[in-house]
Amino acid sequence: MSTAATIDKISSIIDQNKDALIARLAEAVEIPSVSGSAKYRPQVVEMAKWMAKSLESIGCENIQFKELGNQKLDGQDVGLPPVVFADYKSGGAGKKTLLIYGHYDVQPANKSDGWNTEPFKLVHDEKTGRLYGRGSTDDKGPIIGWINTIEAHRQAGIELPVNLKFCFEGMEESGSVGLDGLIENEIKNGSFFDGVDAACISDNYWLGTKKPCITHGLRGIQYFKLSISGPGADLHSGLFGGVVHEPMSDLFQIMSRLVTPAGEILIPGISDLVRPLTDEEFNRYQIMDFTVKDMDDATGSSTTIADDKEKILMARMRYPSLSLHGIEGAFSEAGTKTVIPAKVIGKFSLRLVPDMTPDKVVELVEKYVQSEWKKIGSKNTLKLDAEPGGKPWLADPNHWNYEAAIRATEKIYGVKPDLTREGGSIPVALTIADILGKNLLLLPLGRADDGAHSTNEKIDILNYIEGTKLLGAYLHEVAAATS
Ligand SMILES: NCC(=O)N[C@@H](Cc1c[nH]cn1)C(=O)O
Ligand SMILES: [Zn+2]
Ligand SMILES: [Zn+2]
Repeated sequence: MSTAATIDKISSIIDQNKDALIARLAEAVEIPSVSGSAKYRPQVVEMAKWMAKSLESIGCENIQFKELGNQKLDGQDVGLPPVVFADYKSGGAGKKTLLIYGHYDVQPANKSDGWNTEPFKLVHDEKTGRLYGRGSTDDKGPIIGWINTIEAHRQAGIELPVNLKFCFEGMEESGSVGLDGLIENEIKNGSFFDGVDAACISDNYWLGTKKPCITHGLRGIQYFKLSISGPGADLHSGLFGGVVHEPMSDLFQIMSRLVTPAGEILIPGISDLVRPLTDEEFNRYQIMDFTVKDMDDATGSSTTIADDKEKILMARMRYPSLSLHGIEGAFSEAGTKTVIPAKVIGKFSLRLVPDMTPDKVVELVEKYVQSEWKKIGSKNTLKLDAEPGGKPWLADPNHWNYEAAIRATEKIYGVKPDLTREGGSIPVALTIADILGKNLLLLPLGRADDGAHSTNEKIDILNYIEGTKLLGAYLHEVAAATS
């Protein structure tokens, strides 16, 4: 059978399976595998077991739970969720082997954050054809896409044209703790990753809502927790306001000196680390199929700092950013409690681009925060903690891996995909590319307006189903491009 006919056959089975594939995603969304909170750790482990069972049901072998030890979280000593390894061995000699990475953990979600539906229940909106639920697009939908496509191959009696090695982690949303060490150890001891020819990750989004893309770069991340404490307990502001240095006022001072409302990072030395822009790179932003409206649709507002396409794209893809995320310990409920919080922890992170490294960024941020703290002259105590960082990643798209993904996208969606860089971070990307030394490709399923990490996260049924077909088509195009 020709590659095109095979892809058509698999695609029609995926269409027939649609309801069952939605039910499979619903099962996964119901497990609240939130990695960032100790209270949900048992559910993250339950999700690892769900993944293992699903991989077994489609014929995967050598399924292993790789334990990573413990971590301190929310003041408790908790076990890290296992990394799930599995092989899908396809018969026949000379086939390429692809490493597929994804994550089965999710960001936190509470209905009270502003969700219209229960976040851990997949809700099918018949009118819009959307599936709402935490993890639907980040990253449960995409990783289940791999399971769906293998199942369709087995039902069609068509052998997979490549071998697959799966690596699914449960800590991606919390800094991928332990994963780099595990991969390095595996490589040193020569086992699971032997024979990998290239890698693919499906864990990012189209630039807009209509046109698919293929991604060859990611920003890195360095997350900080800045704690300021003073009074022995929360105080009455009527009795102690104006009397003591207030941790929250101190924190606001420091946080407001990190970044301007126009997004300019105020930490000296950061911009010197950014690789200069070339004419050739600028041209890539000019030809990207993208409008300011696409960004407005994705944010649900007209709040972009820049008003032209290239500046918006570069802000997302090739420049660093600093975001303020929240304050632990601050009064945040309804009402007018007149408290002076005794201890507050400000959370902020920087997205890193070539040639920034987490170590250098930590050094610059520490130096700057300490010097600003001295200027404030508070008697409170400041402590700055840096979380494990993730480096940026940039790949050469002139490779059969990209050629195959472009062809597969053309087959399924009928358009040539844009070649993009993503503003988000997947800490393991650089490890796969550098330590494994293999070409890595990002093949997104979801759209820009999916609301990953946000309230009302969704995946369109079209993206889930066509995306499942795309993953299958990609495997066949890899075989065609390398034979
Ligand atoms: N889909 C990838 C993703 O969302 N990655 C996270 C990674 C992260 C979260 N906290 C620390 N790293 C991201 O925010 O980019
Ligand atoms: Zn993700
Ligand atoms: Zn995420």
